[in-house]
Amino acid sequence: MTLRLGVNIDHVATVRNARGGAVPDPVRAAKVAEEAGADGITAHLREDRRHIGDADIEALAAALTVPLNFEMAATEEMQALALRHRPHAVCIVPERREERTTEGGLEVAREENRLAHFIAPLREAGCRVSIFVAADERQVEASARIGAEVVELHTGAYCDAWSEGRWGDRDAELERLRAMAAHAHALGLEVHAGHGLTYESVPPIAALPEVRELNIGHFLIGEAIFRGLPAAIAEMRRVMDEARA
Ligand SMILES: CC(=O)[C@@H](O)[C@H](O)COP(=O)(O)O
Ligand SMILES: NCC(=O)COP(=O)(O)O
Repeated sequence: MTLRLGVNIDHVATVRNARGGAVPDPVRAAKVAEEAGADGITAHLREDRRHIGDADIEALAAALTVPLNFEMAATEEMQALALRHRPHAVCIVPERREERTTEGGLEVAREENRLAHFIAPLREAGCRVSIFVAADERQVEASARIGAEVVELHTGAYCDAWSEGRWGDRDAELERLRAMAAHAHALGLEVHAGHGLTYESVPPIAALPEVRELNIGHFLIGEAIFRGLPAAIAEMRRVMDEARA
């Protein structure tokens, strides 16, 4: 089964916002990514608007020919925006204002009732609902129970262990991801993965047979500084395909 690559363009907006102007434009980056072979575009409209802004989501929804995966917190404000734009997919993520990045997966098990009601109108509006979770059986099973179609497994702990050379932790995290990808698939969920992936860390994740999509952003936007965005994406595609073969 083919593995899709979703390119997250949030950090093009981070650079733009450093000066408060209009460049670099995340929509232009998204169009370049489309041409370079991205199967989808991911954008996370944070509540504090630290990178992507409301106008970016509006422009992306109008400009893209590949599916938009709209990442958002489970708030009324975000739900209203998703219902206005009706992106192909909505990925519900946890958010804490003071965090540097998305530090963990969503707490689904303790909030099943609220989240089931929260995602119902999104599903009715035709959005594919995904839940960003840690590789944790309780959270994966709760995601299935609330009616999500997809879980995206948070690969941050695995990638951190890799980049810090903690090989035992890396292998343990990979084992957790492997087991949870299989478990989620057996429950009927489509399995995605992402956060912090690089050319080095992606092959074992791309090789997990149940994983259908990877969402990758920060590393690709950084790598684009050195080799250009199309080449950075093409290399990720190559590494993923090689691991999958
Ligand atoms: C949910 C996720 O993994 C991405 O959307 C990522 O969080 C975006 O980057 P920041 O966490 O740096 O906002
Ligand atoms: N959901 C994960 C994502 O969109 C990309 O995360 P990162 O590669 O920017 O860490």
